[in-house]
Amino acid sequence: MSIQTAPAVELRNVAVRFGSFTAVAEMNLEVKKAEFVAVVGPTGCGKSTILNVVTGLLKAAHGDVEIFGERLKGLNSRSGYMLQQEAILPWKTAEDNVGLGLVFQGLSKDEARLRAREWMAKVGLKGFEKRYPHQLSGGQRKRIAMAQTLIMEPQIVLMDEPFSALDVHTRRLMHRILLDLWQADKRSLIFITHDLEEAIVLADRVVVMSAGPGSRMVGEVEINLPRPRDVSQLATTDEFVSLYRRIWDMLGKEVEKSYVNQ
Ligand SMILES: Nc1ncnc2c1ncn2[C@@H]1O[C@H](COP(=O)(O)OP(=O)(O)OP(=O)(O)O)[C@@H](O)[C@H]1O
Repeated sequence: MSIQTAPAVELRNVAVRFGSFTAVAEMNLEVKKAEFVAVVGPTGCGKSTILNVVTGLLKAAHGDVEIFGERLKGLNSRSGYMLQQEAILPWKTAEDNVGLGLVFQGLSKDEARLRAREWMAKVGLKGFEKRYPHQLSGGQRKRIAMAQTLIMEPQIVLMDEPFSALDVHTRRLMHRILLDLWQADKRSLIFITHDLEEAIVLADRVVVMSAGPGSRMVGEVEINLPRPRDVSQLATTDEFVSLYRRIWDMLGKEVEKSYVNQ
């Protein structure tokens, strides 16, 4: 398969072990170019572990990890990672936090600042460039973290429960901002969440993982809801409810198992 047509990410029969503990036994996952995939699963099933495999931070004990058709060796330079806890430096202004990765890459501070200002506007934070993190709300800090990841223009964006700490209204706002940015400049995106509603609202496809240990993919459902999506209305539609039921049918069983295992 050529690099043009190969999936952005392909995991085949991937297992991950920590010593004698098999966290993930047999994971399959394919993410196409420009596709938005959400991964859901019970707590501790290995969702973050899978993202770490895609970044190259963790090595699979067996199985294949391919990025745009090439076997991943070492760190994945095409991926950008946004974590649940923001990597924001308290002594730097918002714009300098956003431009941090560019400075590490060798851009001058002034050039990085210029680019950072463009990204601050894209995430709706024009006018907040000189604020320090403690002068921003939780939602605004998330927008900084999102700009910090996207300014690097990774071909594969990895998000690990990025909005889980936010209240429901701010979360919805973040969904809108994320979908607008993704729609404008489609990149491959893997989004980890516990929240099935969030997964359906955002993604093209929802992948369900089984309860751990030894987890695997138990199913996937295409989310054929039209785009652009109205995140405030979507969850009340019949189509949404029917997708929710279908996925919960698989996920609910795994969540039950994880309670028993704990
Ligand atoms: N570095 C590590 N050493 C040992 N065990 C680990 C390590 N990292 C993760 N694990 C274990 O691997 C399993 C999967 O962890 P992981 O964090 O990937 O789950 P998760 O699905 O992301 O969990 P959550 O939904 O609670 O965030 C868990 O049982 C966890 O305790």
